[in-house]
Amino acid sequence: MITELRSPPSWPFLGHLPALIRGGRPHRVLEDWCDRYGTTYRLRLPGGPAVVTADPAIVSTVLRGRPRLFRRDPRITRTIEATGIHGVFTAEGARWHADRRAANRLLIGDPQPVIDRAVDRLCRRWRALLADGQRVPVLADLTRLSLEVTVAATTGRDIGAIDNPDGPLQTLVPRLFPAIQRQLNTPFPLPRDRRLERLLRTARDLLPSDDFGTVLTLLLAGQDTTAAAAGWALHYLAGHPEELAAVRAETEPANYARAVVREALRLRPPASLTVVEAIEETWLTGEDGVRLRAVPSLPIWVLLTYGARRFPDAGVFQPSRWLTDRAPRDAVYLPFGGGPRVCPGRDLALLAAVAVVAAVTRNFDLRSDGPAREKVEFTVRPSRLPLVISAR
Ligand code: HEM
Repeated sequence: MITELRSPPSWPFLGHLPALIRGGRPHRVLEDWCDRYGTTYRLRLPGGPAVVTADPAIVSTVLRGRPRLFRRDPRITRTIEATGIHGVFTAEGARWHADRRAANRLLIGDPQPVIDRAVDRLCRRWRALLADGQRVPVLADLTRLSLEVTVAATTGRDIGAIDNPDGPLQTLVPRLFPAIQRQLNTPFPLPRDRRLERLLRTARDLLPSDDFGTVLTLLLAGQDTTAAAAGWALHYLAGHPEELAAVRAETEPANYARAVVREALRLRPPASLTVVEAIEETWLTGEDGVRLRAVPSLPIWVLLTYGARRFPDAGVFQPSRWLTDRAPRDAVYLPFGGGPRVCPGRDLALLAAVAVVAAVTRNFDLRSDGPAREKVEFTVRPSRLPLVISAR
């Protein structure tokens, strides 16, 4: 029974909401509570109760049971669709099957040529900025690189986002997630964002396609996440000269650069949580014997990457761990999710982030300039990436 689950101390009326939004890092709070209250526990929120789980057996049952037995939390779906985006991320049932096939079709080609072109443009732009005595806006440029790559890989169009920061798609996509997050943080409907609606109309004209919703979803889902993965990887390398040297020392294939990206994803997963509910009553059994009655309108917050804490020397940046097979067996570590709704862009994201790491470390020196911070805007990304790039 849900009432038998443990629950962290909470406030009257607002329940756990203040603890979750204070500090702006709810995923870390949820993981800390797993350490203290067990891998399946209960939350009290203004909209009603919710269950949080990182139990490997429950996580696996839920992820494998989508979309047949579990659907995305309707509140999240409604909020995203209210901005005008109807795509594979919010689809369920038969529509999900059709949208997912469309997404897979769009991602079928070999993205390496467009990745190489984009990474080449990035390096040329950074060299020009440095020659001009300017500071490199690392995160903003990685974000535009991810957008440029995803648009080119999925539609064949070259929007030149790296060299043209003010294009309509470059302006639109970064505004969408903050708008969705603002709405998710408030229990009442916010006024319509007319500027966002205008930008969406422009995007529709720019990307004419029967699958517009799915194309836009891919751009949204791919942009911040891939930029964050590449950005954190560079950030960790800046603080670990011996790892930087190991990346530089390797010749093709870029195995070490790939291990660096995977390790950055372990320490700073851009998407560590998915929220679902059962379509009809389903019993879930955890590895520790917890029995949970999942019913419609009970949100289940599935922690995808809690297992990152169970690796040996979990807090240490240690890319070489990915070159051996030392992942602990009980680790739920799914930075790209799992089951039928696993991230369809995972190969593209990894290829792009690895290409960035290999080229940037070859061409530039990296220096860390203070602590980095995370912020949550639907995905988790660096709010500040204090990385100083200089010519080599
Ligand atoms: C490092 C980069 C990325 C990370 C960490 C990431 C992570 C994830 C995760 C955890 C999910 C599953 C969410 C759930 O279970 O509901 C997901 C779904 C999804 N991702 Fe990614 N992603 C990344 C890059 C990309 C890229 C580049 C694209 C597109 C080109 C993309 C498109 C999608 C889509 C469309 C879904 C929804 C799939 C569905 O519901 O069937 N992602 N991603």
